[in-house]
Amino acid sequence: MEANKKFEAGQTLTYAEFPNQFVYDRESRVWHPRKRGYSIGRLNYVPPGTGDIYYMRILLAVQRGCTTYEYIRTVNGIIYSNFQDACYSMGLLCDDREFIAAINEVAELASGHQLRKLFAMLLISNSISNPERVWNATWTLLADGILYERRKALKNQGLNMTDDELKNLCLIEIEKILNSNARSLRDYQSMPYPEMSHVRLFQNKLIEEELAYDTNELTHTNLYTEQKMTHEQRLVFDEILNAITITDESTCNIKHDSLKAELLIQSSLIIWDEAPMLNKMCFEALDRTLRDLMSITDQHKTHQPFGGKVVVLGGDFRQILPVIPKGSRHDILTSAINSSHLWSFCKVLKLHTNMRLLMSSLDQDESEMKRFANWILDVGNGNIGSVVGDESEVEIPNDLLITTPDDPLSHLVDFAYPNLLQNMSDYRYFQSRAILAPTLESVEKVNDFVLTIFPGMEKEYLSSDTTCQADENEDVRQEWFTPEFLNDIKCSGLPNHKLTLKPGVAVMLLRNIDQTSGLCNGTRLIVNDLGSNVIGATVVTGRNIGDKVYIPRMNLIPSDSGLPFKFQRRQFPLTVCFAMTINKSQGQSLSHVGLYLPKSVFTHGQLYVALSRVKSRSGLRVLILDEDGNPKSSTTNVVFKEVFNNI
Ligand SMILES: Nc1ncnc2c1ncn2[C@@H]1O[C@H](COP(=O)(O)OP(=O)(O)OP(=O)(O)O)[C@@H](O)[C@H]1O
Repeated sequence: MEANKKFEAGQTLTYAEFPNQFVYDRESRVWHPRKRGYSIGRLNYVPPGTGDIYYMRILLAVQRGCTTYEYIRTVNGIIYSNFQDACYSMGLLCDDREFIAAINEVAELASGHQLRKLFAMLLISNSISNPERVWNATWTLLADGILYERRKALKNQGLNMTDDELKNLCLIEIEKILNSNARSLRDYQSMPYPEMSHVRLFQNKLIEEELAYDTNELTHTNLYTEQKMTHEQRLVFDEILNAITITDESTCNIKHDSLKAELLIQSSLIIWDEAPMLNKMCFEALDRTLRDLMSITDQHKTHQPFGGKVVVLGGDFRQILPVIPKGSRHDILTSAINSSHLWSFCKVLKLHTNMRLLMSSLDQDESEMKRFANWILDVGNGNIGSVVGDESEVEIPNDLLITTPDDPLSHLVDFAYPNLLQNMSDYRYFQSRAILAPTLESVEKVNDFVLTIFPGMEKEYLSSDTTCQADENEDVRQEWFTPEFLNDIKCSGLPNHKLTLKPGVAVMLLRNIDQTSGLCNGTRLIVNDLGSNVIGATVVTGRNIGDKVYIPRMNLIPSDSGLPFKFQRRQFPLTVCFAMTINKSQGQSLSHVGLYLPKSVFTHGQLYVALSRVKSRSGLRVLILDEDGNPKSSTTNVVFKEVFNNI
């Protein structure tokens, strides 16, 4: 701390970084700027439960240029009276207080309905350790608007309610939101369950929603899309419809103890898109579940694949196959759906026309479009380039390339997001544009780059990372997991420890948080409010475009971090998404795609998926870099051809 007062260089360093640039002179017992050599700083392990020293250690890992103990506990100009409070204000602790604060923060901006959704989101993500305490502290806010709605519904402006009545109605509203996400207040032991007797009894909300068709609108859409169907699409459509036989049982209200089971039992058709991307075990699990469930209604169904349901598996085997961490080609191929014992029951129906290109080519040269579509197919089939094993080197046509040697990444960004600053307030602008890259590292590089050119004040959100006590592995010791170690963990589907945002930036949800409100893994949003405990954002993709939502921090446990222990990160389930991984883009149709390849793709189908997201050739640009960072014109394509053998 004394050296930080004396030397300017120390003011940008954390406690652990300090020995990188300073050396300790034992004789004079002072630190001097380092002239040569390198040393790694390390903070000793301090177990939680040691009190203030534990919190001070957490702060020392992030606070820079500390000159006094007081400085260590100063955050955003506020001097906290103890290290624990300073940690909490930086988001470095997991504590239910932040959820109470989040609900209070949103109460200033949003309706009671939005607050109840926020509370349900927190319950669904299992982020609150004591839900009842949060409920007791916030129920008056959560019940906002309920009395008003009730007075309106009963046409009685003089209506009054006791606190218990209000609480009951508020809990019923929360229960409805939970039910539509296949959850219930009964799943949270400490939470009170509402008295339902005097309100219309709940049906299964999942089934209600599935059956809540707007018949007029559907008839209209159906007529319109049926007319537009190609001959091939019509054959597939008829085949599927003819396979569905609706029986009496399928409409019976079969009692079972779970809402999802009931929905499955009653459904006639299950459509599972992007099927080749999932591990065959997912389908085998569904098969077993359906056989088991359907045998309740008919014993014979236990012997039928998927319990006799019609299951449509959509997908393209040229696209990305299951992701098996550190898996070999053999592991990937044997985990694909066409290696499953269920595959022999499947009937393959093929569609050959690239409708994505065809539909927007009406005002373009048709032969040019067909040439482009065939080139993409050749990439997908692994039929072009100099093939060596699974890999080939594919030459990208010149007009699709970014070749400018000077700052090529900014040219790619300009192509995908032209006039970004003028368009940033138009959320439709972000809907069908993306930069795609093969790895998280390259995606992060592009996002950081775009964030720096984006105007506005940055706000940094730090996560609180802990190991999961319940999953302790005897072979690993707690003291290995210093906060810095946990903070450094980066893995797919998990937000980083440090999330930097600005108002107006495009972000993507990394979790399903409320599927009925269209808040799913992959939904894109534009950030509006950067609060202390919540982030307000507008939905820009999916069926809830334009909706304003409030997102709290959540406890996120990566299912596959590749680490021999489980850990939990409490962070906003968001990532900046001007750029996204190619894997994440599968299934999307985009008008402008910038493909960034500082390193080549590494697995089957990635190049094909990236090239086939566009609606027109003119909507695609590719930037391939050599080892020295200079643009080049060819790149690696990976195709595991055996996957096509039995389709
Ligand atoms: N018959 C049709 N008439 C008009 N547009 C169509 C027709 N069929 C498909 N499209 C359009 O083509 C685009 C691609 O369709 P869709 O996303 O269903 O393809 P997909 O096979 O799932 O693609 P992928 O798996 O590569 O993501 C969409 O914009 C869709 O609206």
